[in-house]
Amino acid sequence: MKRVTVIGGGTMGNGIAHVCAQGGLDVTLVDLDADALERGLQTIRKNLERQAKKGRIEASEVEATLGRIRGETDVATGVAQADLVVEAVPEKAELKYSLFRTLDEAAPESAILASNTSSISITEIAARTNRPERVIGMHFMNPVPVMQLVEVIRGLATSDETTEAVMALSRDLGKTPVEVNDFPGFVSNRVLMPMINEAVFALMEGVAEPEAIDTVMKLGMNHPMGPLTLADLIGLDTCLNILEVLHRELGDDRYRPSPLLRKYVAAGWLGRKSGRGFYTYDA
Ligand SMILES: CC(=O)CC(=O)SCCNC(=O)CCNC(=O)[C@H](O)C(C)(C)COP(=O)(O)OP(=O)(O)OC[C@H]1O[C@@H](n2cnc3c(N)ncnc32)[C@H](O)[C@@H]1OP(=O)(O)O
Ligand SMILES: NC(=O)C1=CN([C@@H]2O[C@H](COP(=O)(O)OP(=O)(O)OC[C@H]3O[C@@H](n4cnc5c(N)ncnc54)[C@H](OP(=O)(O)O)[C@@H]3O)[C@@H](O)[C@H]2O)C=CC1
Repeated sequence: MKRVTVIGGGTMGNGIAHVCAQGGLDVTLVDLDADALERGLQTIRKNLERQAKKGRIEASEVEATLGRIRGETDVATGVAQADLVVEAVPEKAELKYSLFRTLDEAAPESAILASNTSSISITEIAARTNRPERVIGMHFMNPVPVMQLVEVIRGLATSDETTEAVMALSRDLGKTPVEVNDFPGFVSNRVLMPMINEAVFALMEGVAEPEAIDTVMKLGMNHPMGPLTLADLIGLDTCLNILEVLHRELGDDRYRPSPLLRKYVAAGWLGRKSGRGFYTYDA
């Protein structure tokens, strides 16, 4: 695999492009919005410079890595030469279904189409294409350059060859892939999101202030960051979308999203990416 196209230059897409380019692949980063694309490319530069400043990579690697990434605002053009496409657009099922129809038409027949979805069924996404055996979940964790895990999700029709290719690539990128079956929220968000949601309920019910909730989980459970800080890192819109998938698909009230989470999203308080969530952030 040599050429990877990442669709979506947001929180996850720029991180996926970053690690793929660092792994020596030729990367095309696609975002329909030229400003969003530029922000994504700038974030990659900032994160590479931080890695160089900390001595994690050679200074010369910054420009060399950036040189392997080109930006594109047209999806069909961006995927025309791809061996692998990794989709990282917002967590909305209809958006992903329609995008995968386009990818199926525009990408080479042999290309693997992967989704970075947090919770949406890979089987359902694959069913929108004529190549369900080459559709798979390749779920990176945030922040992508730092986190070890890639959750690899097999849809019902995903072939062994596709799974093996994505597991091998994840290892080549220095990650540890774990294979799981297709089920709402897979393993990661089936377990993580109820904890985050419960923290938001605790805040809503006045059990404690955000800082206290986070400190309890950090110092009491040794989590690297508290659940509300983590929700701000993930994006509150993304958290809400994932909880809605869990609630709808598993049909159990324990996954109902907190009304306070809904209110924050409605207000545009999306966490770090919008400058305000449970906490406030510099631009
Ligand atoms: C929603 C989904 O579908 C799935 C998900 O992704 S859920 C979210 C999963 N992620 C988590 O749970 C993250 C939990 N938090 C953490 O692990 C840590 O708090 C953290 C790694 C994010 C930050 O760690 P920290 O010690 O608090 O901060 P900091 O010292 O600034 O960063 C640690 C290292 O990461 C690096 N880093 C942080 N963000 C980075 C980024 N975006 N790019 C590159 N490097 C980054 C820092 O440079 C630092 O590097 P060194 O160890 O080489 O010095
Ligand atoms: N945030 C996280 O911690 C994690 C998220 N994920 C998953 O990754 C995916 C992306 O999430 P995240 O990066 O947080 O989302 P963001 O909202 O940060 O980024 C999404 C990007 O996709 C762009 N976009 C929207 N529609 C299209 C399109 N049709 N074609 C190309 N680009 C498009 C958006 O542009 P614009 O802003 O202009 O609409 C935006 O730049 C989701 O499925 C999410 O569940 C997985 C792991 C962790």
